[in-house]
Amino acid sequence: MASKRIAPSVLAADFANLQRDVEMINTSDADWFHIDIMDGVFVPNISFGMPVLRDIVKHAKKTIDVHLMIVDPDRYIKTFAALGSNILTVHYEACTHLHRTLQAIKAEGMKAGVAINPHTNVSLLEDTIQDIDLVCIMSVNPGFGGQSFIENTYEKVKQLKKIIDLKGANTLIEIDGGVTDKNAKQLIDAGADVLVAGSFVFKSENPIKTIEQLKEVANM
Ligand SMILES: O=C(CO)[C@@H](O)[C@H](O)COP(=O)(O)O
Ligand SMILES: [Co+2]
Repeated sequence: MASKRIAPSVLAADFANLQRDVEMINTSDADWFHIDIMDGVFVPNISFGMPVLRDIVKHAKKTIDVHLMIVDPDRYIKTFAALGSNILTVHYEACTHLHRTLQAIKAEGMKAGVAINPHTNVSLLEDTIQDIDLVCIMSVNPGFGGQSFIENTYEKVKQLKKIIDLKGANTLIEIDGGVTDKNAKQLIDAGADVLVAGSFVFKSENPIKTIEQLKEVANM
């Protein structure tokens, strides 16, 4: 079985010490950088944009996993490719022509991800799953770090895993929001491949150790 991945969310980093926190992720057992881009329209919060991502990419030595929480994401696909994104995830709820958007992301040489809000049923991805490299199941309502994990997520992961297997798709399942050492194992057992963790990592006393611990639990 492929090793399970940990993706610390930079949203919870200290932006006045961003290079330090990027280097922390570089030296840790983490696999990806999870980058949350919020526009204040699709979600009720604004995070950071292109200049910050550009400077993160300058120092990051791991996969750049960009989570776009913006309306009409097609406008920025080329921009995020040029900035060095490896995976570009758009929200199902923000795309009128999801299939076309996925094709446009891949045409720019990136992996294509689709995030779904807690209210969005996984069955809505049945017809596109073969074109999706990663499904990001939101286990909180998007917009903020530090929220509590929604318990119904385990069931959604199991349902999505069934769809992926049934269709013979090669899609990773990522979980985003409220991930801790308390729910990590159960998420992996349900079928998750990638765990995003923001507050749990950055608010801990020793983020490197916390990442190591999460990675260990996920691969037990
Ligand atoms: O996309 C989002 C929030 O909208 C996430 O990536 C959060 O940044 C995860 O933070 P924690 O819930 O782990 O603190
Ligand atoms: Co995210």
